[in-house]
Amino acid sequence: MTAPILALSNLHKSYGALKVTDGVTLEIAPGELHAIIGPNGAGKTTLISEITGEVALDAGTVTFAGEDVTALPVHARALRGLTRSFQITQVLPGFSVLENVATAAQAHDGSSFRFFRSAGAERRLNDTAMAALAQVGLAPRAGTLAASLSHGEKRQLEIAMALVSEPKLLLLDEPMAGMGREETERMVDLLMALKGRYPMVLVEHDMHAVFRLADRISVLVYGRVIASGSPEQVRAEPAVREAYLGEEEFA
Ligand SMILES: Nc1ncnc2c1ncn2[C@@H]1O[C@H](COP(=O)(O)OP(=O)(O)OP(=O)(O)O)[C@@H](O)[C@H]1O
Repeated sequence: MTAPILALSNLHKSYGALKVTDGVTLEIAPGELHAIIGPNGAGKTTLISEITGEVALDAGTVTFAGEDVTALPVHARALRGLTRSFQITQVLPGFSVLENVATAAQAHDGSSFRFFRSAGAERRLNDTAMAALAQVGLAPRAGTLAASLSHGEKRQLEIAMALVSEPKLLLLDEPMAGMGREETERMVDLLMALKGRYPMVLVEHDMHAVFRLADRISVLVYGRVIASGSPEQVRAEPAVREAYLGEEEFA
């Protein structure tokens, strides 16, 4: 078997008496789109934050691209290509779509504090930004102010900003949240197009989207993985049906 891009081993985290992560062990294969689903409060967002380093673990190890990153801070993990998108919105509303992505590319380049940049360097940043915008279908909106984008387009922009950081793994926390049917469809198409090129961990409540996109699904309930496998395996798992009792996707 190929080495996993991400391996979580026996993660534990409690807030007082509340165990939000209770012995989570999970491997993400290179190129895989792995969805994490579970009822509200199951600990999905906390798990993503443990992977990025925003939440410190009580116990367990996070291994990324073969390296134990458990003790590394957020920025050191980000520099290695562990990239989170969504819920941390860094879009600057008063800047154009292109400027937002170019700024993200520049920050990744580490040249944010350089006063004088050559025209060549500027062009390279813009080219990188335009390529990312093309990947997410926002190239025609490059000159538009970010503030005037629709909700769905802002989410697309955030993906473009994540892409210029040269991710080795994309962590997506509820990218479809607050979207209508049409916007959700567009996001599914976008993630489908990125699938295989970037391994992804996707936390999402929209089950139609999850079941269309995921190679594998893990189900988190009270901080524990109660099932993990292909969409078909997970759908057939009695414990999952029980956790989602009454919800149409598992009826
Ligand atoms: N910093 C914190 N201090 C105390 N409790 C916390 C903290 N962060 C999260 N929790 C609790 O941990 C549990 C898991 O929260 P988390 O946001 O990870 O769940 P989730 O599965 O992402 O939920 P949702 O699907 O509603 O977004 C919740 O009960 C939440 O109230």
